Amino acid sequence: MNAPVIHAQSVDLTFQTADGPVHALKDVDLSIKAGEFVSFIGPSGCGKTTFLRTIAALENPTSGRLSVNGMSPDEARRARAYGYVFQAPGLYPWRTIAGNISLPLEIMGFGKADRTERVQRVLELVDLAGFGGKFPWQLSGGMQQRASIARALAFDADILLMDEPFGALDEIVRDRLNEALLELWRKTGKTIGFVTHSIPEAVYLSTRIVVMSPRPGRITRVIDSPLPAERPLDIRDTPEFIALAHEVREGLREGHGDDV
Ligand SMILES: Nc1ncnc2c1ncn2[C@@H]1O[C@H](COP(=O)(O)OP(=O)(O)OP(=O)(O)O)[C@@H](O)[C@H]1O
Repeated sequence: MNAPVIHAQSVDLTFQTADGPVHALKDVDLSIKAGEFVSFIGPSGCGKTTFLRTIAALENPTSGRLSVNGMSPDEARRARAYGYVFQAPGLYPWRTIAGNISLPLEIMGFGKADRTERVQRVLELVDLAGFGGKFPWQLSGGMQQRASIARALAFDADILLMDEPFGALDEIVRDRLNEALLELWRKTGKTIGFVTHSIPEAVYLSTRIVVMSPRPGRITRVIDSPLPAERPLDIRDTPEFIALAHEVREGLREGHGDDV
């Protein structure tokens, strides 16, 4: 009970490039427990995406240890331990929304009846019931991103890794999706790792906020949120929220003032 779902110990990653080595992650230590909502925030190039990709076995650490559900990231990938949501929805235009959500399930060998039931369930979870037969271009950007979240949820992994999923959306849509994601997290109890550039988004969503700084990319602060799980949008006007946002901003300044 309460064993970490994601456990990083002294994770280092250096990319070898034509211009010389890029030290993307340095001494990253972090434990994430089941059911936590952990956001990664920091200026461009601090290694947020690289760390998420390392958890997802899309990059390999140069040194250090990393486990996901007690397995190596590669074993966890094969065990389908997580769903991954990219910044762009990445839906195939020639497939319907239901067809897009179903695609990974087809590749994984789920039967037709099971696929139909799962697609329906996740469409409801992201509030897109009734849109399964539409094509991506018939949906707004926010709805497309919800469809891509549904696709990541369809095989029911306990972990959801999200790389700036709402970065390209306008603020009103982003607010609505933030509310919807929080609701989904409360309903499903999933463990979520979430990359963002936005202080209010990180503060609104997270149970813990990991502040990172660049050159080399490292964790400079880990902040526990005192906010309750139930968070209406207007919680952002409360003194607790404002104080937490201030603490995150201080953490960002401390790490790398001028870039934030
Ligand atoms: N495949 C790669 N090869 C070489 N360098 C890379 C590669 N991927 C990332 N980097 C470098 O590693 C560093 C960390 O990049 P990363 O994308 O993780 O940062 P980030 O914090 O997610 O930035 P952003 O907020 O702009 O997405 C950057 O200096 C980046 O240029």
